[in-house]
Amino acid sequence: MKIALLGYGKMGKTIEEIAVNRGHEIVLKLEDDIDNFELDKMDIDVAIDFSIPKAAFKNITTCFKSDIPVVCGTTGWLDDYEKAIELCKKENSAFIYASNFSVGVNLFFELNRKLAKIMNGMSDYAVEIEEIHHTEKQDAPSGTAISLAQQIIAENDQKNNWQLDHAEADEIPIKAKRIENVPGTHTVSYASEIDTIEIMHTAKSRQGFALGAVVAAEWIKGKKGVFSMKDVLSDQLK
Ligand SMILES: NC(=O)C1=CN([C@@H]2O[C@H](COP(=O)(O)OP(=O)(O)OC[C@H]3O[C@@H](n4cnc5c(N)ncnc54)[C@H](O)[C@@H]3O)[C@@H](O)[C@H]2O)C=CC1
Ligand SMILES: O=C(O)C1=N[C@H](C(=O)O)C[C@H](O)C1
Repeated sequence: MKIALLGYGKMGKTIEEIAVNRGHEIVLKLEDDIDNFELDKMDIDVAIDFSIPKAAFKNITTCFKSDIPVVCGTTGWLDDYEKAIELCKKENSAFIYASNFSVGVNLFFELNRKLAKIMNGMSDYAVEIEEIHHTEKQDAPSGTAISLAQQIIAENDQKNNWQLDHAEADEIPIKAKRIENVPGTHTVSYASEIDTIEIMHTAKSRQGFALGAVVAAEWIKGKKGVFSMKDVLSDQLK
């Protein structure tokens, strides 16, 4: 498969290593404005975007216009997500966004949903999310923490929003910490006066995120439509 890497930083480089090991070819490594490239004239099967929040929407929609399927892991651009979906459908292209491509985090999401269902109505327990990432991260809270909050909100009758740091009674507080070299740690806790129930996912490296993105790229090639990691992992997440 011929892959365009939109963003060639920490994730782009890790994806390259895994993709090449799986027999794919990297035909573009983008580090600046996508307008400088004539995608129509290039032979690209799938684009994988791990760039920066400011660039993601333009990168993604430029690919849709050239009928190139996109796997996007960039976080911090979701105010434009619905517009991107509309454009994908209009151009009859293909798209997967995931706040986190690792299989482990997608299993953790399932656990989070189940725990949220159990804890709904347990008014003695206060829910909180904490995320820890490296100091170069541009956005806070992390996309994964936002996904965790949305999954809890879908199950919890008392919560209808999330807030960075200090939250109102109907909101879930998300604490974001930045510590050098941490690839990504997420904790969901329910604390009462008596005890605390906690679930945690700790990434030991970027390998899981990158492998998941390459597997998603292999999966989406030749498809049309808007998909999620749940579709890609449907066999594992039954
Ligand atoms: N969904 C997931 O599983 C994961 C998502 N991420 C997200 O992926 C993104 C990238 O993360 P890292 O690689 O750690 O960041 P990074 O800062 O190491 O790399 C970003 C790269 O984007 C490049 N860039 C700047 N402007 C660009 C443009 N207009 N078009 C294309 N590229 C451009 C920069 O030169 C840089 O090389 C972040 O938003 C991060 O939150 C990171 C890890 C996992
Ligand atoms: O910026 C990162 O590094 C990561 N970003 C993603 C997020 O915002 O959730 C996923 C992962 O935790 C690493």
